[in-house]
Amino acid sequence: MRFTKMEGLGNDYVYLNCLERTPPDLPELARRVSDRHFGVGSDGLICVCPSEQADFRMRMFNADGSEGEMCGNGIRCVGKFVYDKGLTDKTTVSVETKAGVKVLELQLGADGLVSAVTVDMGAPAVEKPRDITVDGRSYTVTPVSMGNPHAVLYLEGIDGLDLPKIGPGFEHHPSFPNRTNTEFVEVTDRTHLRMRVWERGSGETLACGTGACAVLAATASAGRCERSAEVALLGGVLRIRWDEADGHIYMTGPAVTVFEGDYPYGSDQ
Ligand SMILES: N[C@@H](CCC[C@H](N)C(=O)O)C(=O)O
Repeated sequence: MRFTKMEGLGNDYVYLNCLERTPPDLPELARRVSDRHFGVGSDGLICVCPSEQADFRMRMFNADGSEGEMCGNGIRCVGKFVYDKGLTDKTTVSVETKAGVKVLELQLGADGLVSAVTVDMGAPAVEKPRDITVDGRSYTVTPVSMGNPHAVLYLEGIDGLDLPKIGPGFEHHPSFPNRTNTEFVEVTDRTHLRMRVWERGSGETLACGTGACAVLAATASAGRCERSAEVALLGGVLRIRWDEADGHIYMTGPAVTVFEGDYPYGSDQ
């Protein structure tokens, strides 16, 4: 099975061309390839599939095999994957996801390959902040849907947080029946935010595109930042803009191919 390893701000996935053939048991494949010791090593698996509603369809699986509705860093890499491999010659590409059809604007580098992508991430749904208790401590979280679930919370000293210890308590909290991605945020100033993320199904990752959009939406809704800001994650910076006219969030960031390879899979399934 031919695969491409790609990353957006260090949020890395194994990408498969499933336009003609899809391997069996994608959740099991996702668990196997994601393993950083016994597999390729990634935050999950992304399949590029045919679509009846859009140019392509993206299916994304977390490292634990669960299927996510949407992946912001992943969909930028899907744009690079389809353009750089000659699967399309368009620089405006539509991609069907479980959170609806998203439109990508591809930016080309001097080598003629995709270097960065802006994605229309659609309209966020920001809920009222609520208090929840995790491991005996009370936190105020703002639930936000970007098609997938997020819980945004503000803390000083996010660098010192032990996310593997506290993250699972948020992910599996009873107030999030579908589990949740959790963003731990510091507001630097009105146009600069910092965050770390504990992702549903993958644990701490270096970046989360839908998470950065959720953070901007929650923080701007609370009047604590502008509608356009830079969000700094462990793996780098995303530019996020919440358009006043259409209510959609636009995310801009890099997309990088790391390497290609072959993974033995199929005959033992
Ligand atoms: N890293 C992604 C989000 C991946 C899916 C998420 N873990 C979920 O289960 O919702 C991003 O860049 O948005």
